[in-house]
Amino acid sequence: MSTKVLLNGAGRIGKAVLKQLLNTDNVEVVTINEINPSIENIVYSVNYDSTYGKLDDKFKVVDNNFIKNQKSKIKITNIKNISELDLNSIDILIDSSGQKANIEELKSLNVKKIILTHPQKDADINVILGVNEDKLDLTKHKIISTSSCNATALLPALKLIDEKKNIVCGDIVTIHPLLNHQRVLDGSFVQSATRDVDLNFEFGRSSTQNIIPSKTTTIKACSYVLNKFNSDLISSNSLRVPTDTVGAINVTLFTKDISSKNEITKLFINFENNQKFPIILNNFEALVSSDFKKENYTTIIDHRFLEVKNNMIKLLLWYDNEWGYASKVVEILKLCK
Ligand SMILES: NC(=O)c1ccc[n+]([C@@H]2O[C@H](COP(=O)([O-])OP(=O)(O)OC[C@H]3O[C@@H](n4cnc5c(N)ncnc54)[C@H](O)[C@@H]3O)[C@@H](O)[C@H]2O)c1
Repeated sequence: MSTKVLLNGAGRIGKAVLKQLLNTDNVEVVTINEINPSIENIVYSVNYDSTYGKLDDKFKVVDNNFIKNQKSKIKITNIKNISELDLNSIDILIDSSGQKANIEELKSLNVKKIILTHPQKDADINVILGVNEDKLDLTKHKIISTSSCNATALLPALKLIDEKKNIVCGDIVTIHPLLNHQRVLDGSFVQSATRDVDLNFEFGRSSTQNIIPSKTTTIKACSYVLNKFNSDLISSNSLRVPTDTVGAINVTLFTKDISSKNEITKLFINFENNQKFPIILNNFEALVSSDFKKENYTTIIDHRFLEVKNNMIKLLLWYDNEWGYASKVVEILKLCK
């Protein structure tokens, strides 16, 4: 029997998850709930996408509140409050609305599992593949956060190095594409209590004309998964850049034990050769960010820039913050079936 899914919020992440679920066996997206009141606009934005291109099997609106293509028929609802969703017959609710719901309210919902596509300290578990999926206990965990795109990319690499070399401190800089809460041209400041965006004058500046420095919640998100990796151990900041998708993280680590470049290279190659999910990919080619677009691997180690000096290790990681991250949401959903 197929697992029935309700997708709450069809923005950048919701649509990337939807498109991957449409090609996942034994999973049926039954309902999309979206506060966008125009079903025609929802269908249009699913069919056509500036980043990932157009759908071959396009949807159209049928029976007033459904969208249908050759393979799927999905009900569209337009409910603001998550606790008012019709969850009858739904197994898994994916919340990709970016809204921070009350955890107690979520726990009371009549559905088997709730997947949150943002870090959430109070969730039953925050899961990053390659780090703690073995801790997922379907008998106990109902509210499952799939963490953030940055933490999903970073933590598998940190864990791997820490297990062998014992990280004593470090620093990361995320070089992150545009997000929908930024401004196209200069406008008023941006603040979002629901999306972990602190009062921020810089995000009020034109996202296409600037490299915008900001804080990042990456390390906080890592700490919800493995407590050792917190802001006492690793400092962080972010540079928001005018590209549509694919992020990079510049990582500097100091370890207790001294390494050689060869040793660290082998560590990542060995992980790639033995992994269960598409997590680590080793790149040795002269590639640029758009070459990693629509890539499912989410910790792409760029060996051109791997440096090891004494007890310092320097890495450059790549990841598609939308598609790659969404592929992990789908893998975690499959573990929940
Ligand atoms: N974009 C990324 O790179 C990325 C990566 C990983 C995780 N995330 C997280 O995923 C979440 C969504 O991010 P996004 O970039 O897709 O944002 P987005 O703004 O593109 O999409 C959010 C969608 O949710 C809808 N929405 C808002 N409130 C709603 C409500 N109450 N009920 C139903 N729908 C509602 C909006 O209309 C919009 O279509 C955020 O929590 C974000 O932090 C984003």
